[in-house]
Amino acid sequence: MTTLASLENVTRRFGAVTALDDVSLDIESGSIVGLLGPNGAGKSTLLSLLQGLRAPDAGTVTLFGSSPRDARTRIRLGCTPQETALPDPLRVGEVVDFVGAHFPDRVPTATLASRFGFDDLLRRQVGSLSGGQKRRLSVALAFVGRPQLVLLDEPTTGLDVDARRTLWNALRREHASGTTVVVTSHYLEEIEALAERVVVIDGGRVLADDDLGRVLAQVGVTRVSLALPAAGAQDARGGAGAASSAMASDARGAASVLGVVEQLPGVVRTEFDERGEPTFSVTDSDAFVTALVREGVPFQRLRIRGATLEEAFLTLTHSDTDAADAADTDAAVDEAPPGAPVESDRHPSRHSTRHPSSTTTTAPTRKEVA
Ligand SMILES: Nc1ncnc2c1ncn2[C@@H]1O[C@H](COP(=O)(O)OP(=O)(O)OP(=O)(O)O)[C@@H](O)[C@H]1O
Repeated sequence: MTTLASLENVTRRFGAVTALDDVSLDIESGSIVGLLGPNGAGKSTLLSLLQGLRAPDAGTVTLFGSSPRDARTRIRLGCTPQETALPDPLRVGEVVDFVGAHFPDRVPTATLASRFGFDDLLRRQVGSLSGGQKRRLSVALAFVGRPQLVLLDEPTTGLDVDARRTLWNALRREHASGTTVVVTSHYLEEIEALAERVVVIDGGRVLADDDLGRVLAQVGVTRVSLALPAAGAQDARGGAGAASSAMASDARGAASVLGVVEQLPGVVRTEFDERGEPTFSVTDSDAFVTALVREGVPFQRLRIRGATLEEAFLTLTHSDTDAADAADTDAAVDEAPPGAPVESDRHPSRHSTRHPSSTTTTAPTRKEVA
Protein backbone atom coordinates (compact mmCIF):
# COMPACT_ATOMS: atom_id res chain seq x y z
CA MET A 1 0.00 0.00 0.00
CA THR A 2 1.26 3.44 -0.88
CA THR A 3 -0.13 6.80 0.09
CA LEU A 4 -1.70 8.39 -2.99
CA ALA A 5 -2.88 11.59 -1.36
CA SER A 6 -2.74 13.21 2.03
CA LEU A 7 -3.82 16.21 4.01
CA GLU A 8 -1.64 17.25 6.90
CA ASN A 9 -3.10 19.64 9.46
CA VAL A 10 -5.12 21.33 6.75
CA THR A 11 -7.32 24.31 7.51
CA ARG A 12 -9.40 26.09 4.88
CA ARG A 13 -11.59 29.10 5.63
CA PHE A 14 -14.14 31.01 3.60
CA GLY A 15 -14.40 34.37 5.37
CA ALA A 16 -15.70 33.65 8.83
CA VAL A 17 -16.53 30.01 8.00
CA THR A 18 -13.91 27.37 8.76
CA ALA A 19 -14.78 24.70 6.20
CA LEU A 20 -11.89 22.42 7.23
CA ASP A 21 -10.28 22.66 10.62
CA ASP A 22 -6.87 21.04 11.12
CA VAL A 23 -7.68 17.92 9.09
CA SER A 24 -5.11 15.16 8.62
CA LEU A 25 -5.89 12.23 6.36
CA ASP A 26 -4.04 9.72 4.17
CA ILE A 27 -5.59 8.01 1.15
CA GLU A 28 -3.90 4.66 0.63
CA SER A 29 -3.86 2.82 -2.68
CA GLY A 30 -6.38 0.06 -3.18
CA SER A 31 -9.14 1.32 -0.93
CA ILE A 32 -12.64 2.70 -1.36
CA VAL A 33 -12.98 5.50 1.16
CA GLY A 34 -16.43 6.80 2.05
CA LEU A 35 -16.55 10.43 3.10
CA LEU A 36 -19.61 11.01 5.23
CA GLY A 37 -20.93 14.17 6.74
CA PRO A 38 -24.03 16.33 6.88
CA ASN A 39 -24.58 19.34 4.61
CA GLY A 40 -21.81 21.88 5.03
CA ALA A 41 -19.51 19.42 6.82
CA GLY A 42 -16.57 20.20 4.53
CA LYS A 43 -16.58 17.18 2.20
CA SER A 44 -16.56 19.09 -1.10
CA THR A 45 -13.96 21.49 0.23
CA LEU A 46 -11.74 18.53 1.06
CA LEU A 47 -12.14 17.11 -2.46
CA SER A 48 -11.48 20.52 -4.05
CA LEU A 49 -8.18 20.76 -2.14
CA LEU A 50 -7.16 17.30 -3.34
CA GLN A 51 -7.98 18.38 -6.90
CA GLY A 52 -5.85 21.50 -6.56
CA LEU A 53 -8.88 23.72 -7.23
CA ARG A 54 -8.28 25.49 -3.93
CA ALA A 55 -5.24 25.99 -1.75
CA PRO A 56 -5.29 25.46 2.02
CA ASP A 57 -4.92 28.41 4.41
CA ALA A 58 -2.72 26.23 6.61
CA GLY A 59 -1.25 22.75 6.35
CA THR A 60 -0.13 20.69 3.37
CA VAL A 61 -2.03 18.82 0.67
CA THR A 62 -0.09 16.21 -1.28
CA LEU A 63 -1.20 14.29 -4.37
CA PHE A 64 1.00 11.51 -5.76
CA GLY A 65 3.90 12.96 -3.80
CA SER A 66 3.57 16.46 -5.29
CA SER A 67 1.32 19.48 -5.17
CA PRO A 68 -2.17 18.99 -6.61
CA ARG A 69 -1.90 22.57 -7.91
CA ASP A 70 0.50 21.21 -10.58
CA ALA A 71 -1.53 20.04 -13.62
CA ARG A 72 1.03 17.31 -14.38
CA THR A 73 0.24 15.72 -11.03
CA ARG A 74 -3.47 15.64 -11.76
CA ILE A 75 -3.08 13.54 -14.91
CA ARG A 76 -3.46 10.43 -12.73
CA LEU A 77 -6.55 11.80 -10.98
CA GLY A 78 -10.19 11.37 -12.05
CA CYS A 79 -13.05 13.42 -10.61
CA THR A 80 -16.79 13.80 -10.77
CA PRO A 81 -17.90 16.97 -9.02
CA GLN A 82 -21.30 17.36 -7.40
CA GLU A 83 -22.62 19.17 -10.46
CA THR A 84 -21.40 18.84 -14.01
CA ALA A 85 -22.34 20.87 -17.07
CA LEU A 86 -21.83 18.75 -20.17
CA PRO A 87 -22.26 20.41 -23.58
CA ASP A 88 -25.82 19.65 -24.73
CA PRO A 89 -25.22 19.67 -28.53
CA LEU A 90 -22.42 17.05 -28.43
CA ARG A 91 -23.13 13.36 -28.78
CA VAL A 92 -22.26 11.16 -25.81
CA GLY A 93 -19.47 9.45 -27.77
CA GLU A 94 -18.01 12.85 -28.72
CA VAL A 95 -17.93 13.96 -25.08
CA VAL A 96 -16.10 10.78 -24.06
CA ASP A 97 -13.61 11.27 -26.92
CA PHE A 98 -13.09 14.93 -26.01
CA VAL A 99 -12.36 14.21 -22.33
CA GLY A 100 -10.33 11.11 -23.17
CA ALA A 101 -8.12 13.12 -25.52
CA HIS A 102 -6.60 14.90 -22.51
CA PHE A 103 -4.99 11.69 -21.23
CA PRO A 104 -1.98 9.80 -22.61
CA ASP A 105 -3.50 6.34 -22.11
CA ARG A 106 -7.25 6.46 -22.32
CA VAL A 107 -9.97 3.81 -22.12
CA PRO A 108 -11.58 3.34 -25.57
CA THR A 109 -15.02 4.93 -25.79
CA ALA A 110 -16.87 1.66 -26.48
CA THR A 111 -15.15 -0.04 -23.54
CA LEU A 112 -16.03 2.74 -21.12
CA ALA A 113 -19.63 2.81 -22.37
CA SER A 114 -19.94 -0.91 -21.89
CA ARG A 115 -18.45 -0.80 -18.38
CA PHE A 116 -20.88 1.90 -17.29
CA GLY A 117 -23.85 0.63 -19.27
CA PHE A 118 -24.44 3.39 -21.80
CA ASP A 119 -23.50 1.63 -25.05
CA ASP A 120 -26.93 2.41 -26.43
CA LEU A 121 -26.56 6.14 -25.75
CA LEU A 122 -23.30 6.85 -27.59
CA ARG A 123 -24.99 8.54 -30.56
CA ARG A 124 -27.48 10.51 -28.48
CA GLN A 125 -26.97 14.24 -27.93
CA VAL A 126 -26.16 15.01 -24.30
CA GLY A 127 -29.08 17.47 -24.15
CA SER A 128 -31.51 14.62 -24.78
CA LEU A 129 -30.31 12.48 -21.85
CA SER A 130 -32.27 12.10 -18.65
CA GLY A 131 -30.74 13.45 -15.44
CA GLY A 132 -29.76 9.93 -14.38
CA GLN A 133 -28.14 9.14 -17.74
CA LYS A 134 -26.12 12.38 -17.58
CA ARG A 135 -24.99 11.51 -14.07
CA ARG A 136 -23.85 8.04 -15.19
CA LEU A 137 -21.90 9.62 -18.04
CA SER A 138 -20.30 12.16 -15.68
CA VAL A 139 -19.12 9.40 -13.35
CA ALA A 140 -17.81 7.30 -16.25
CA LEU A 141 -15.77 10.28 -17.49
CA ALA A 142 -13.80 10.24 -14.24
CA PHE A 143 -12.42 6.85 -15.30
CA VAL A 144 -11.62 7.53 -18.95
CA GLY A 145 -7.96 8.43 -18.32
CA ARG A 146 -7.17 5.22 -16.35
CA PRO A 147 -6.67 7.21 -13.14
CA GLN A 148 -5.01 5.80 -10.06
CA LEU A 149 -7.28 7.80 -7.80
CA VAL A 150 -10.88 8.88 -8.40
CA LEU A 151 -12.81 11.44 -6.34
CA LEU A 152 -16.58 11.18 -6.63
CA ASP A 153 -18.73 13.85 -5.00
CA GLU A 154 -22.19 12.35 -4.45
CA PRO A 155 -22.03 10.24 -7.62
CA THR A 156 -25.52 8.75 -7.51
CA THR A 157 -27.59 11.78 -6.53
CA GLY A 158 -30.75 11.75 -8.63
CA LEU A 159 -30.46 8.12 -9.68
CA ASP A 160 -33.25 5.65 -9.05
CA VAL A 161 -32.57 2.47 -7.10
CA ASP A 162 -31.76 0.32 -10.16
CA ALA A 163 -29.47 2.92 -11.72
CA ARG A 164 -27.70 3.39 -8.40
CA ARG A 165 -27.03 -0.33 -8.05
CA THR A 166 -25.79 -0.53 -11.64
CA LEU A 167 -23.36 2.30 -10.94
CA TRP A 168 -22.22 0.70 -7.67
CA ASN A 169 -21.40 -2.48 -9.61
CA ALA A 170 -19.42 -0.48 -12.16
CA LEU A 171 -17.52 1.27 -9.35
CA ARG A 172 -16.78 -2.05 -7.65
CA ARG A 173 -15.37 -3.40 -10.93
CA GLU A 174 -13.18 -0.31 -11.41
CA HIS A 175 -11.95 -0.69 -7.84
CA ALA A 176 -11.29 -4.40 -8.33
CA SER A 177 -9.14 -3.54 -11.34
CA GLY A 178 -6.95 -1.33 -9.18
CA THR A 179 -8.47 2.16 -8.94
CA THR A 180 -8.59 3.81 -5.53
CA VAL A 181 -11.87 5.64 -4.95
CA VAL A 182 -12.95 8.38 -2.55
CA VAL A 183 -16.70 8.83 -2.56
CA THR A 184 -18.95 11.26 -0.72
CA SER A 185 -22.60 10.45 -0.42
CA HIS A 186 -25.78 11.36 1.34
CA TYR A 187 -27.01 7.82 0.71
CA LEU A 188 -25.56 6.16 3.75
CA GLU A 189 -26.66 2.84 2.33
CA GLU A 190 -24.27 3.63 -0.51
CA ILE A 191 -21.29 4.03 1.79
CA GLU A 192 -22.23 0.78 3.52
CA ALA A 193 -22.46 -0.93 0.13
CA LEU A 194 -19.21 0.45 -1.28
CA ALA A 195 -16.74 1.68 1.27
CA GLU A 196 -14.17 -0.26 3.22
CA ARG A 197 -13.04 2.75 5.17
CA VAL A 198 -15.30 5.51 6.46
CA VAL A 199 -14.24 9.04 7.32
CA VAL A 200 -16.93 10.96 9.18
CA ILE A 201 -16.65 14.75 9.00
CA ASP A 202 -18.70 17.41 10.68
CA GLY A 203 -17.99 21.08 11.22
CA GLY A 204 -14.77 20.73 9.23
CA ARG A 205 -13.30 18.17 11.62
CA VAL A 206 -12.74 14.44 11.27
CA LEU A 207 -14.89 12.68 13.87
CA ALA A 208 -14.05 9.13 12.90
CA ASP A 209 -11.70 7.46 10.44
CA ASP A 210 -11.71 3.70 10.46
CA ASP A 211 -12.93 0.66 8.59
CA LEU A 212 -16.67 0.34 8.24
CA GLY A 213 -17.11 -2.37 10.85
CA ARG A 214 -15.04 -0.52 13.41
CA VAL A 215 -16.92 2.75 12.90
CA LEU A 216 -20.09 0.85 13.72
CA ALA A 217 -18.47 -0.88 16.67
CA GLN A 218 -16.97 2.40 17.84
CA VAL A 219 -20.40 3.86 18.26
CA GLY A 220 -21.60 0.49 19.44
CA VAL A 221 -25.26 1.26 19.80
CA THR A 222 -28.00 -1.33 19.57
CA ARG A 223 -31.57 -0.42 18.73
CA VAL A 224 -34.28 -1.63 21.08
CA SER A 225 -37.90 -1.09 20.03
CA LEU A 226 -40.78 -1.85 22.33
CA ALA A 227 -44.35 -0.89 23.09
CA LEU A 228 -45.02 0.76 26.43
CA PRO A 229 -48.52 0.85 27.90
CA ALA A 230 -51.00 3.63 27.09
CA ALA A 231 -50.98 5.96 24.11
CA GLY A 232 -47.57 7.48 23.59
CA ALA A 233 -46.42 5.63 26.69
CA GLN A 234 -47.58 8.52 28.82
CA ASP A 235 -48.77 8.11 32.39
CA ALA A 236 -48.65 4.33 32.31
CA ARG A 237 -48.70 3.10 35.82
CA GLY A 238 -49.08 -0.63 35.60
CA GLY A 239 -45.51 -1.54 36.49
CA ALA A 240 -44.19 -3.11 39.62
CA GLY A 241 -40.95 -2.42 41.43
CA ALA A 242 -38.93 0.76 41.68
CA ALA A 243 -40.31 2.42 38.55
CA SER A 244 -43.95 2.16 39.49
CA SER A 245 -43.37 3.05 43.13
CA ALA A 246 -41.30 6.06 42.04
CA MET A 247 -44.14 7.13 39.77
CA ALA A 248 -46.78 6.57 42.39
CA SER A 249 -44.90 8.74 44.81
CA ASP A 250 -44.44 11.53 42.30
CA ALA A 251 -46.56 14.36 43.65
CA ARG A 252 -47.04 16.00 40.26
CA GLY A 253 -47.79 12.71 38.54
CA ALA A 254 -45.68 13.89 35.61
CA ALA A 255 -43.16 11.07 35.64
CA SER A 256 -43.89 8.50 32.97
CA VAL A 257 -42.74 5.02 32.17
CA LEU A 258 -41.00 6.57 29.20
CA GLY A 259 -39.10 8.97 31.41
CA VAL A 260 -38.00 6.10 33.61
CA VAL A 261 -36.83 4.05 30.63
CA GLU A 262 -34.90 6.96 29.15
CA GLN A 263 -33.00 7.33 32.38
CA LEU A 264 -31.83 3.73 32.46
CA PRO A 265 -28.06 3.42 32.08
CA GLY A 266 -26.73 3.38 28.52
CA VAL A 267 -29.69 5.02 26.73
CA VAL A 268 -28.19 7.28 24.06
CA ARG A 269 -31.14 8.37 21.95
CA THR A 270 -34.89 7.96 21.73
CA GLU A 271 -36.89 8.06 18.51
CA PHE A 272 -40.57 7.46 17.87
CA ASP A 273 -42.30 5.71 14.99
CA GLU A 274 -45.55 6.88 13.45
CA ARG A 275 -47.53 5.01 16.14
CA GLY A 276 -45.63 6.83 18.85
CA GLU A 277 -43.74 3.70 19.88
CA PRO A 278 -40.21 4.38 21.05
CA THR A 279 -36.93 2.96 19.82
CA PHE A 280 -34.02 3.39 22.20
CA SER A 281 -30.41 3.42 21.07
CA VAL A 282 -28.54 1.74 23.90
CA THR A 283 -24.92 0.92 24.50
CA ASP A 284 -25.64 -2.53 26.02
CA SER A 285 -28.93 -4.19 25.08
CA ASP A 286 -28.54 -7.04 27.59
CA ALA A 287 -28.05 -4.60 30.45
CA PHE A 288 -30.91 -2.46 29.17
CA VAL A 289 -33.41 -5.33 29.07
CA THR A 290 -32.25 -6.54 32.49
CA ALA A 291 -32.82 -3.04 33.87
CA LEU A 292 -36.27 -2.85 32.24
CA VAL A 293 -37.29 -6.05 34.01
CA ARG A 294 -35.65 -5.02 37.29
CA GLU A 295 -37.52 -1.72 37.25
CA GLY A 296 -40.78 -3.52 36.59
CA VAL A 297 -41.44 -1.59 33.39
CA PRO A 298 -44.37 -3.19 31.57
CA PHE A 299 -43.48 -3.62 27.89
CA GLN A 300 -44.51 -5.61 24.82
CA ARG A 301 -43.20 -6.35 21.31
CA LEU A 302 -39.53 -6.11 22.24
CA ARG A 303 -37.25 -6.04 19.16
CA ILE A 304 -33.46 -5.72 19.20
CA ARG A 305 -31.19 -5.06 16.23
CA GLY A 306 -27.77 -3.58 15.48
CA ALA A 307 -27.34 0.01 14.38
CA THR A 308 -27.09 0.83 10.69
CA LEU A 309 -24.33 3.10 9.49
CA GLU A 310 -26.87 5.92 9.32
CA GLU A 311 -27.65 5.52 12.99
CA ALA A 312 -23.98 5.29 13.86
CA PHE A 313 -23.38 8.40 11.78
CA LEU A 314 -26.17 10.33 13.48
CA THR A 315 -24.81 9.38 16.87
CA LEU A 316 -21.32 10.51 15.88
CA THR A 317 -22.35 13.82 14.37
CA HIS A 318 -24.87 14.66 17.09
CA SER A 319 -22.92 14.01 20.20
CA ASP A 320 -21.36 17.45 20.48
CA THR A 321 -24.58 19.32 19.94
CA ASP A 322 -26.69 17.23 22.26
CA ALA A 323 -25.94 19.43 25.23
CA ALA A 324 -27.11 22.47 23.29
CA ASP A 325 -30.13 20.54 22.08
CA ALA A 326 -30.97 19.53 25.61
CA ALA A 327 -31.09 23.22 26.53
CA ASP A 328 -33.30 23.91 23.49
CA THR A 329 -35.51 20.99 24.40
CA ASP A 330 -35.92 22.22 27.94
CA ALA A 331 -37.08 25.57 26.59
CA ALA A 332 -39.44 23.85 24.17
CA VAL A 333 -40.88 21.68 26.91
CA ASP A 334 -41.97 24.79 28.79
CA GLU A 335 -43.99 25.88 25.78
CA ALA A 336 -45.16 22.58 24.32
CA PRO A 337 -48.54 21.09 25.20
CA PRO A 338 -48.27 17.85 27.16
CA GLY A 339 -47.53 14.88 24.93
CA ALA A 340 -46.62 16.99 21.89
CA PRO A 341 -43.45 15.79 20.23
CA VAL A 342 -40.58 18.24 20.24
CA GLU A 343 -38.33 18.54 17.23
CA SER A 344 -35.01 18.58 18.98
CA ASP A 345 -32.87 18.20 15.91
CA ARG A 346 -31.79 21.43 14.33
CA HIS A 347 -29.56 19.85 11.79
CA PRO A 348 -31.14 19.06 8.40
CA SER A 349 -29.72 15.56 8.34
CA ARG A 350 -31.41 14.62 11.55
CA HIS A 351 -34.51 12.51 11.55
CA SER A 352 -35.22 11.87 15.18
CA THR A 353 -37.74 13.50 17.43
CA ARG A 354 -36.97 13.66 21.07
CA HIS A 355 -39.92 13.41 23.35
CA PRO A 356 -40.49 16.34 25.73
CA SER A 357 -40.10 14.08 28.72
CA SER A 358 -36.58 13.30 27.58
CA THR A 359 -34.28 15.36 29.71
CA THR A 360 -31.34 13.03 29.96
CA THR A 361 -28.91 12.32 27.18
CA THR A 362 -25.96 10.09 27.75
CA ALA A 363 -24.50 10.27 24.26
CA PRO A 364 -20.75 9.74 24.19
CA THR A 365 -18.68 12.83 23.57
CA ARG A 366 -16.74 13.16 20.32
CA LYS A 367 -13.57 12.43 22.23
CA GLU A 368 -15.01 9.14 23.37
CA VAL A 369 -16.25 8.03 19.97
CA ALA A 370 -13.71 9.55 17.61
N1 LIG B 1 -16.87 29.27 -2.04
C1 LIG B 1 -17.35 29.35 -0.79
N2 LIG B 1 -17.61 30.54 -0.23
C2 LIG B 1 -18.07 30.64 1.03
N3 LIG B 1 -18.33 29.58 1.82
C3 LIG B 1 -18.11 28.36 1.31
C4 LIG B 1 -17.60 28.18 -0.02
N4 LIG B 1 -17.46 26.86 -0.24
C5 LIG B 1 -17.87 26.24 0.89
N5 LIG B 1 -18.25 27.15 1.82
C6 LIG B 1 -18.73 26.85 3.17
O1 LIG B 1 -17.83 25.92 3.75
C7 LIG B 1 -18.55 24.95 4.52
C8 LIG B 1 -18.24 23.56 3.97
O2 LIG B 1 -18.84 23.45 2.67
P1 LIG B 1 -18.70 22.15 1.78
O3 LIG B 1 -19.32 22.45 0.46
O4 LIG B 1 -17.30 21.70 1.79
O5 LIG B 1 -19.58 21.10 2.60
P2 LIG B 1 -20.13 19.67 2.15
O6 LIG B 1 -19.86 18.75 3.27
O7 LIG B 1 -19.61 19.31 0.82
O8 LIG B 1 -21.69 19.96 2.05
P3 LIG B 1 -22.81 19.27 1.11
O9 LIG B 1 -23.00 17.88 1.59
O10 LIG B 1 -24.02 20.13 1.37
O11 LIG B 1 -22.33 19.36 -0.30
C9 LIG B 1 -20.01 25.35 4.41
O12 LIG B 1 -20.32 26.13 5.55
C10 LIG B 1 -20.07 26.18 3.15
O13 LIG B 1 -21.12 27.12 3.19
